[in-house]
Amino acid sequence: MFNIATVDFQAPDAAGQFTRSMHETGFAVLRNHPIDTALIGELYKVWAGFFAGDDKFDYRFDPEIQDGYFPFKSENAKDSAVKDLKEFYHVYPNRRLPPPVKGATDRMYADLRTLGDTLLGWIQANVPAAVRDAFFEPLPGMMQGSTSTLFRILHYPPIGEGYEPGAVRAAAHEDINLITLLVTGSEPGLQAQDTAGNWHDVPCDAGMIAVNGGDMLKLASNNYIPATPHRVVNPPPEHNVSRYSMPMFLHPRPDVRLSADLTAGAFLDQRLREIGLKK
Ligand SMILES: O=C(O)CCC(=O)C(=O)O
Ligand SMILES: [Fe+2]
Repeated sequence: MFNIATVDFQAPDAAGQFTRSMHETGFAVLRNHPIDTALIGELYKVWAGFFAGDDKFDYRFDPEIQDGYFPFKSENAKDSAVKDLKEFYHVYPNRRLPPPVKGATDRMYADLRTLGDTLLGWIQANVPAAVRDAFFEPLPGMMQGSTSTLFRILHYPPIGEGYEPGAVRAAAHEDINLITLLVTGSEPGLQAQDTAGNWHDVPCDAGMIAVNGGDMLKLASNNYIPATPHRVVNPPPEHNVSRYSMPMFLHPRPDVRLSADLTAGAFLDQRLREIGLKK
């Protein structure tokens, strides 16, 4: 049974339910959470304006720092030959942000960071003792002083004429980081894969936050929390509209030890080369 739990953030046993769903499926969905829904709406509005304009080309990404605007078809999933049908912007603390989006984006970054620390604390407290004892440091501690956490604003345009056969909005992939907090997309399309290879829609009612585990947490937890493959499918022809989504990828400090012989920094470097974002 692949059942992604929708967890009421305020429920007394929310931490336990959340951790169980993360263990069993690699995903959990939060409702009744502390992220301001008005702020979510405002972000979609200001970022839609950014992607629709031409100023975005003044913010082209810096290959070393990886901040800024990544034009349409910059990234491919690991082992995928075709580029994803998306454009996106990478937000890091104290890096470039266009003035019209800056206020709302900075606020959301801070709020998601706080929520992320809470969720890592929930996992820390609810995994079996043997898993917890194998962490090189407590999960929330891994985030302390980290400036590596990445907030990505994604725009998937309507599917145009003559796109490459096989190209999808986001091909199947695993996330690299500890956990990802995904403010629900403006449209459906996100799917998660179970261990038998079947795809399941991730619940995405407006205002919900989907959380999934990445490769770093899988490594640190000795596979207790899986890094479940997920993808974003193309829209049906009768509803070919833009989709926006906003994942926050929680990255620890680069010096954090994930396993006896691998730090977070070394691991990230290796993965960025594989997905074509770093030479
Ligand atoms: O757009 C989405 O809903 C998911 C995006 C995603 O999985 C990613 O950017 O890693
Ligand atoms: Fe992802």
